[in-house]
Amino acid sequence: MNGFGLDNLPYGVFSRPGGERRLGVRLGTDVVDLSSLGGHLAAGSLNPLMAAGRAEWRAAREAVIAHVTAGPPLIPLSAVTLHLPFEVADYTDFYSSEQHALTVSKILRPDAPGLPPQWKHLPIGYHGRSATVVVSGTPIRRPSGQIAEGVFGPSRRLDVEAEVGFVVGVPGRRLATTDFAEHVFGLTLVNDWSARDLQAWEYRPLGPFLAKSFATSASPWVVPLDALATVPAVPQDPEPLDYLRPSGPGFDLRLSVEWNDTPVSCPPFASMYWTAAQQLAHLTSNGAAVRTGDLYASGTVSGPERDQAGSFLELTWNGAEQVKLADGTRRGFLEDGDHVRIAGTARSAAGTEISLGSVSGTVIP
Ligand SMILES: O=C(O)/C=C/C(=O)CC(=O)CC(=O)O
Ligand SMILES: [Ca+2]
Ligand SMILES: [Mg+2]
Repeated sequence: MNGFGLDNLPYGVFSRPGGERRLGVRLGTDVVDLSSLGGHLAAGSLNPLMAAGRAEWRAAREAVIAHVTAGPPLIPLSAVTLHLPFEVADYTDFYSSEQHALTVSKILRPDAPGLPPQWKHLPIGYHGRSATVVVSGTPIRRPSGQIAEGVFGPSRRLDVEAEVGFVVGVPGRRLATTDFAEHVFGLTLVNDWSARDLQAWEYRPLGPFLAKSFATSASPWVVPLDALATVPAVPQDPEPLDYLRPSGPGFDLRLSVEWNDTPVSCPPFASMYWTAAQQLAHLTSNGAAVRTGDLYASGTVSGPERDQAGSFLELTWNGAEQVKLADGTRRGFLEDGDHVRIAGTARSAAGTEISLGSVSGTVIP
């Protein structure tokens, strides 16, 4: 079942030529149409189910498992178009991989490397642009922008960021870390495309603005949290403030990044410092609201080894150490026509290995 068996069943939204959007789950290389199950499962988007709350999520998953077990018609993936499975409300991006933050500081700020002083006290993040979150497969047009004083033009340092996105179901504010599983419906793979030259020129002191808002790709599959095993989170020192405790669960997810079909890295999500529960608690700690369809991404997932880098900035040390691809060509940053695919696997609640699907995109001029 290539990681898409009964222990997984991620939700997606599909259509057939000329047909309306329908909710489905992925089984192997097929889709199972859920519309005959009625209720929230007959909608053309995940939002109504996500808003309904955890008891409904569990009842829906049981109904889906019974339906899939009964041998429903299977629709080959090749016969459908996959859409973003939910309407993205707000999009937020965190910066919670200690290894990513440390490596990027060495590359971009060699005069003052190291974590910012607040890094271990709060999960740093910024608000992104939901209107340009696109489904996997959408071509990524190279962004233009200011890249230096007096220079406006196409980015020359176009990059990727391999991330995991968490999708909010139930609205709330001032959420505790222990509220996480009541509010977050599931997770999806994210590529936070980043223009490093726009970023370097624009980002101080307010953070990324146009360098990351031109496109953010998401997988067409949302894996419900109920399908996933949890693991202990990374120990934190110093102990965070009360509103960030307990840390909440970690997840044993392993990402892989392919550049023009050449495997270049395997970022380990289990090494993330701040948990998704802490990110949600922090995001709402000032009274800010989250609502159904909010997407918040983990931040670039990078491990300590070069072949665990979640960005090409790290993989190629800002373009200085090019990687050799399978076709013999070398790369520092993305060229027009390049294709990037980020895939993931996870340990399921049943203890098996399941797939998170993939998120891909091709750069166009
Ligand atoms: O450290 C920096 O100057 C820049 C970091 C990033 O661009 C990463 C970012 O967008 C947040 C993340 O994905 O971790
Ligand atoms: Ca990012
Ligand atoms: Mg983005």
